[in-house]
Amino acid sequence: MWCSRMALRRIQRVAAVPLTGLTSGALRKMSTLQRVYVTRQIPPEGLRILRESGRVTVDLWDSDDVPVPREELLQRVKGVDGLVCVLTEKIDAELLDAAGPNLKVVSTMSVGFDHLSLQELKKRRIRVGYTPDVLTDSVAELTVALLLTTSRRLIEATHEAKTGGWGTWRTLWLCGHELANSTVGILGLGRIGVAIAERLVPFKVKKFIYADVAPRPELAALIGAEYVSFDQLAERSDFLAVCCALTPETKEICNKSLFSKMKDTSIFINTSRGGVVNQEHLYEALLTGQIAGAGLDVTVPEPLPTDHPLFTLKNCGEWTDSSDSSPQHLRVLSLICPSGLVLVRVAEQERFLYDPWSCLANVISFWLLAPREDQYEVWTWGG
Ligand SMILES: O=C(O)[C@H](O)CO
Repeated sequence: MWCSRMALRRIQRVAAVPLTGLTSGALRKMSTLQRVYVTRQIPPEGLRILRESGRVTVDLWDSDDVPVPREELLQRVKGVDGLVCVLTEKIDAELLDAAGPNLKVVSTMSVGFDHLSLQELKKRRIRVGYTPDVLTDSVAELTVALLLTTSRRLIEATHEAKTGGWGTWRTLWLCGHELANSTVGILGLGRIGVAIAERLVPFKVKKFIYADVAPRPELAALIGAEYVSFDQLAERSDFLAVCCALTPETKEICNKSLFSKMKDTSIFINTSRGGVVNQEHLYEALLTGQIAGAGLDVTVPEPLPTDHPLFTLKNCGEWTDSSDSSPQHLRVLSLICPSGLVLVRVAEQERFLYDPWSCLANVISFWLLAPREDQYEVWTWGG
């Protein structure tokens, strides 16, 4: 995901604070310019602010394609006053020791800060800047995109179309699950979770539920979400979006225990950090059909090796079970009868969304038992 200009401005501000915040007396006393190391080729307007401040010298790892190697980083940070980093750099005790006592501020151009050892930074009284908020819309959009891609099996369908797998129209082939009337669960309700839910409302989601370390009533009220236990979240969600930060408490919180409680029709989406998921357990859950599919924006490591087992699954990004229901198809069933082709549209029957066979049985029983006309619409065609 890309940081916006706003993110850049914010990080520039944060990085500049300890420098510009000095009194003029203190500045006069400075015998040398403060040194800042930037670990990635950040957009030029950010660098310009630092360079044109006249107060710092900037040393830059001048690449966006290759992260600065650890050994190089440990050398480069020696004696710096400020460090601008991104999420590929682990800012831990080793690095802070290598930097030494001059280091006063670390700014990371990221929303997540799990790569920073906050305890070590606090111990050394080093100020920290990060860029919350700036990716909220992007991540929410991406989550919805992943959710629809996975539940609607778009990648698998594209593959089939390209490789000749699309033989003929089949009743339930590549059918997905729809958001309408579903329960969407959010693990970790914050700005991003709310933004996701706001975007899903027009899809007619029936219920939003969330689990977190504690209820978040103000945020929950914005989307009418119900606070539930972690277990209930697993059991009730048709779609489960993981939005929590990676902390020691959330590390691999999505594991066998969670997946085993989820419905076999449910879709798992992770746009937070790969570390919140036990990938082996996820792989098993997908392989065995314990859950229907997973859409992953984040993994451990990133990128995943191309021969990683998750890439062998069709339902990671899409799913394989072609016996699942498609509400669009099931709402309009075709029955051949002597008088021609009859289309029967069953009136609002939410239950049908998830159970194709009861839907079929009900349509037939409607037909045979001549139910009230307001329960269905009939078009006859032919003689
Ligand atoms: O933490 C962040 O800023 C994002 O994950 C970057 O992609």
